[in-house]
Amino acid sequence: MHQIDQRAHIERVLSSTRSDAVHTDRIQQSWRRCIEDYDLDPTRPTPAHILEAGRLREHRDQIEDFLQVARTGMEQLYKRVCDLGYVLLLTDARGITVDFIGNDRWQGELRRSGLYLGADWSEARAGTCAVGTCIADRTAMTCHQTDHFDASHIGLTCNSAPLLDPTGDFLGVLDVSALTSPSPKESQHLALQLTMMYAKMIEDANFMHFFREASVLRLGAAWPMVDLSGELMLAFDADGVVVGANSGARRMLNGGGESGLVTELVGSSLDMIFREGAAEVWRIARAGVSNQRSALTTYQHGVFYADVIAPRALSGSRLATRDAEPEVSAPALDRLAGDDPQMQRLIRQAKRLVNKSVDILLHGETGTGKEVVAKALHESSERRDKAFVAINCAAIPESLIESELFGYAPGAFTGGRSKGMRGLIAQADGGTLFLDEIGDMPPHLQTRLLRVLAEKEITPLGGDKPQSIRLTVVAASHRDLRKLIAEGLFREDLYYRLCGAILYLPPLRERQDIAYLIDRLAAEEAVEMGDSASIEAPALAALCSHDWPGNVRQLRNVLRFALAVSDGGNIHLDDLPGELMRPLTDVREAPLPTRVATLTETHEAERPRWRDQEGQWLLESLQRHKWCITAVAEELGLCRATVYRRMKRYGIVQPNLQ
Ligand SMILES: Nc1ncnc2c1ncn2[C@@H]1O[C@H](COP(=O)(O)OP(=O)(O)OP(=O)(O)O)[C@@H](O)[C@H]1O
Repeated sequence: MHQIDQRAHIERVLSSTRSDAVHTDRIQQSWRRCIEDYDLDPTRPTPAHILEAGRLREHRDQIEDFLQVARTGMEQLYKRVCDLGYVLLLTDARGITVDFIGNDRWQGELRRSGLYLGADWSEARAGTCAVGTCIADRTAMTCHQTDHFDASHIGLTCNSAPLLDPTGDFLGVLDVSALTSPSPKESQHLALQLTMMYAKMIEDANFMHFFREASVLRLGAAWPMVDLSGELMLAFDADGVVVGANSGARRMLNGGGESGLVTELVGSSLDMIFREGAAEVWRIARAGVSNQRSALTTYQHGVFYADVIAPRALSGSRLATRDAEPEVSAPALDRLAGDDPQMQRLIRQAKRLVNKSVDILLHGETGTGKEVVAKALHESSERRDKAFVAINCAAIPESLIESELFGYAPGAFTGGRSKGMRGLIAQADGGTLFLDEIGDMPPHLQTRLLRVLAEKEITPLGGDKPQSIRLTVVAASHRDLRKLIAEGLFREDLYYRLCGAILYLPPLRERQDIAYLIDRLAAEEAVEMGDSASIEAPALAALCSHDWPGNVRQLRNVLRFALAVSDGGNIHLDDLPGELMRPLTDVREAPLPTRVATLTETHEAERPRWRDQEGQWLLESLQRHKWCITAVAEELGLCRATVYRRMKRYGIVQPNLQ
């Protein structure tokens, strides 16, 4: 945007807000709020404010379930608007962008403009804008170019619609924005209508999810529309009392009812709302959704076509949203983590996905356990008896990957296996195909894979007969696929095909259940060695406080090494590789492990708290046992040689030997 335009804009904002005129226009009212309430200065354009990852996660965590429901709607909307240059933002009630879909080709520019994950679009921070002003007015709007308060935003065009939660509280904003657009504001009319339409769809999906255990009455003025999505929706309980109403129903039916009795819909009986009474609603519910048209007459707003959706958590029937079903029992997934909140959330999400025909993308640094999660998903699913086929796209030479994946027909190559070969994709038929390091798949194979996923058919190299297959794909990458898309190295359409759901694996340094993992991995490694494992407190503290750049894989390797050099599986600080054996004082400062599970059970209760002096404790034990090393070793669960080594380390010398 030219500086001259910015200057003219600032002048316009200043003169409009200086005048005493009472503004009825929403934009000008907002400009005034920016100056009078938020102390914003139009002469100082401010760059976009993007929250750092930790704070963004706090915002996302608060509406975790809603984010999943909304994502589905956003992906559908994005398909409709991406070719027109729009990007999508979902903000929470405070204006923080908690989800975002956009074309990574313009990533730099989008980030600078604030059309980005984590951007703060509250009016107080960003001035008049579609999100902030929609939050202030609770009404859908277009904020087009110079409608913005801040001169740095006057190139943007943004359409927003409010999102309410199932109880009618304000939840956030759906926003459809573009970096550039034609000058007339009317050019945004359709984009605004789409934004409002999808906001309603997302709200309604969230409503259905929230009231999945209640019956839901859907009402509409036109019969086919009722079946697609009720304009008005009422959730009601077994007594025929309304327990929830979507925004359409609240708008239309509140204050209605018999003699205007319904002042508050929620809590009212269906008898008070419909002339036919609750009995007719129950009859419609029993009839099920059929072609037979049913209607209900409200006391004040006429007749509506109606159908009733049975409680889905009980009936397990249709229209379940992605995470609307009760959790399955999945020990393989439960075993993945202790009480780490990020991992627990991942496990919850994974359990909801196991038997859905949804392809899953796993993101996480190397060694965080992506393959382990993929296997656990497979083992927890109904496909567990079929094959789990893992392919590391980075490990197969490019010249072989195509035949490995797709196989080849008999006689396709001279020599070699002239009988042909069944490819890995075909081997995964009915089971799970795990595509590790998907970001490394060569572009021409991405195109072939996309075709296989779309057509559910595979044709081996040199073959002419396609073979139909049932595939569930779990793909994984430690690389930023969106960045690869921006660089033209990964197909965007394949990305959207694969990410039916995205699960993020936290790096080990962020996990709060490291003691659980140490316990589990040490036990597994010890079994491999035909031994049992126990870990001394200083060693455990050193393990817990390490940074683990190589994540769980590195932790496993360290434990394997320590067990191999340990004295009968009892891991001492000295048994750890050099980089973990920091000076004792450092280790002492390390936070206490939440659980010291692998310590020798018989002595665990008697062990000192970690912050106490281990040397002091050893000294007390020696004094108590009158310097009988065998008795001390027995009490501490150590061998005699270790007691002597410890005495040496802490400079403890028997008095009569001093
Ligand atoms: N939750 C876990 N429980 C037990 N072991 C785990 C867990 N996560 C990872 N591991 C172990 O860590 C090692 C690495 O795991 P995995 O191969 O699944 O990681 P990855 O993220 O797929 O790595 P890469 O990106 O290098 O392919 C394996 O030895 C695995 O057994």
